Amino acid sequence: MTKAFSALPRVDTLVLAGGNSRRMGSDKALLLWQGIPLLRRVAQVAAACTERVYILTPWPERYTDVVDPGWHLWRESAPHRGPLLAFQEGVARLQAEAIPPDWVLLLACDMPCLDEQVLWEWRHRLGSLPPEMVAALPKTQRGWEPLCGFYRLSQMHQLEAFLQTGGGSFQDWLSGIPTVVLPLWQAQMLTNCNVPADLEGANP
Ligand SMILES: Nc1nc2c(ncn2[C@@H]2O[C@H](COP(=O)(O)OP(=O)(O)OP(=O)(O)O)[C@@H](O)[C@H]2O)c(=O)[nH]1
Ligand SMILES: [Mg+2]
Repeated sequence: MTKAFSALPRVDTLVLAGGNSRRMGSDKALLLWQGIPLLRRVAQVAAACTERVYILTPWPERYTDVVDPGWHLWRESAPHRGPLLAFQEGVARLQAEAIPPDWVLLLACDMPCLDEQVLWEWRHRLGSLPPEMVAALPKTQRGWEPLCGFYRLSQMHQLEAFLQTGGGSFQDWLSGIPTVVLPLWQAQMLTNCNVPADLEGANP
């Protein structure tokens, strides 16, 4: 797909790759899906529909062989804090970039069925959202899908405020902020691989 970004809000991707893969039993970022390491698969899709790709992980040296030269591997300041605090760190680092994005696409590293066309379609919706809208995410029966959606960088003081009051989960935070639901045509796209059987059953 041709990139035609100029008229759209700027979007960079943050991929979280610092989980323990406890249920999987080995680092799932490196597990092969259709011959491609999961982390690479996710970053490839992201690179096709956002300006820049950042991967946040406490162990970047593990992934140097699976990332493209144009992607950025960021070393996380502390391991094992969970996705919300990892996101907070990623947001702070994006805000400190020379050209911060308008929106962050936040992705887990274990989602092989991500659909570039869907992400692209979602991205096109961002420009018409009211300025107070903080996040744009798909929602399922399980609730918000926080690791497959968009967050407005200029509103991330609302994450700081939530964390300062002792909040700790994405679902709790999202229940208190303006978030728009993104349409999900195929729930399969959100498949994330937590145990070995998930990887075997994941089809595009
Ligand atoms: N950078 C970073 N990413 C994290 C952290 N905790 C979880 N993640 C990522 O968040 C996403 C969703 O996490 P899970 O699917 O629960 O993965 P996990 O924590 O490795 O799996 P389990 O150990 O089995 O719970 C994955 O992409 C993880 O790599 C963290 O502390 N730092
Ligand atoms: Mg998962």
